[in-house]
Amino acid sequence: MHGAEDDSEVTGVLSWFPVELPPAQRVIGLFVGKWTIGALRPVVQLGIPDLLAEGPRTATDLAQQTGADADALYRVLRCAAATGVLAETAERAFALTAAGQGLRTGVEGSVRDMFLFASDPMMWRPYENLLHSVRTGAPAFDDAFGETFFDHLRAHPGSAALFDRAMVQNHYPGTDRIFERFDFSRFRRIADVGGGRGQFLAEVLARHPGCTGAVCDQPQVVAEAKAEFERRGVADRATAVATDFFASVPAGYDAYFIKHTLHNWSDHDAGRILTRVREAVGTREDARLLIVDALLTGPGAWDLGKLTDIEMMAVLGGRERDREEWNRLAAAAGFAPANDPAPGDLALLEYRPV
Ligand SMILES: C[S@@+](CC[C@H](N)C(=O)[O-])C[C@H]1O[C@@H](n2cnc3c(N)ncnc32)[C@H](O)[C@@H]1O
Repeated sequence: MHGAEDDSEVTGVLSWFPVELPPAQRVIGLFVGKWTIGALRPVVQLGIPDLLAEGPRTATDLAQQTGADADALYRVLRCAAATGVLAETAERAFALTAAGQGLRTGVEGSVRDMFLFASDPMMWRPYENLLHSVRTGAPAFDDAFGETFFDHLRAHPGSAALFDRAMVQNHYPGTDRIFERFDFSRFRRIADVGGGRGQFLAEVLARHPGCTGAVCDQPQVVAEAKAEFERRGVADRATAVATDFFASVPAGYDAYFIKHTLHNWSDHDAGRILTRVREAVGTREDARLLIVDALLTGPGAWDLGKLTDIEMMAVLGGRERDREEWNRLAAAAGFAPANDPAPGDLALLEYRPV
């Protein structure tokens, strides 16, 4: 391992580029994103992390079981070990690391479906010509596929199911902190607008036995919510409402939670969704809008949101936002800020109706 002494905890690719390299050469470090995602995808597609769940195995053995070419498989496994999700324990034998557990099927905390979604060819295409977005401001996805992302999903059920499964695992760093810090028990009835299969509503209800709620999403998405509610043991307190949130959001809830959804849309479209939420709130002064999304930092500060913002631009024509942008959007729909979270991470922004 190379690098400064305080890098001693850093392993795999992260430790690879010596800090003493001339700055211009360290730019090459940015290329590893393609190499590592590219190599990990077949490893995950072949289910190697699941096959290693019981302990280390040789590349030859794994190739026999998966019907892969032994040499080519060894080389992607060796690359996976270089990323830190596998460890080469003996010559041509591999074990899962703690990080690699995240690529197993059906284990708590797995992000396997998120990985398969993020590395899917559908999600690479917009990046083949991001310049289109930069020149026009329009999503490169629409240019590549001739339709919007959500129209594409509606026409391709396999891709839609992949997306919905990935969203069930949509636990970016910061999500748990939000659930731990925010007191959802202030509310009896919670609506999760654009809540996918109800994964986060289920989480809130499981943590707060006094709450009931509804997940409001497209019909084909909420059709899967019942199973998620049953899996989490909250089916008696949760309902699924099929809706187009540009047309209407159900009335009668104390809190309207909307997570990782407004960033999918331009200010114009996000404003339409918030206006529907404001209509649903009506004259209830104590009802609250709870937005969970990135809260961008100012110029020069490190922020993962500044990277995910590009995904929003390329795929959906959406954007990540700073406090001023969120407040402006909320104000236009009739909401005023009711809390002041720190920027630089996922945040829960609370707004009250005005
Ligand atoms: C990025 S996902 C976020 C899902 C979930 N809130 C989470 O945090 O994982 C955005 C959600 O918006 C939903 N959505 C998109 N268009 C919609 C529409 N017109 N009406 C209702 N929901 C919609 C999608 O089906 C999807 O579940």
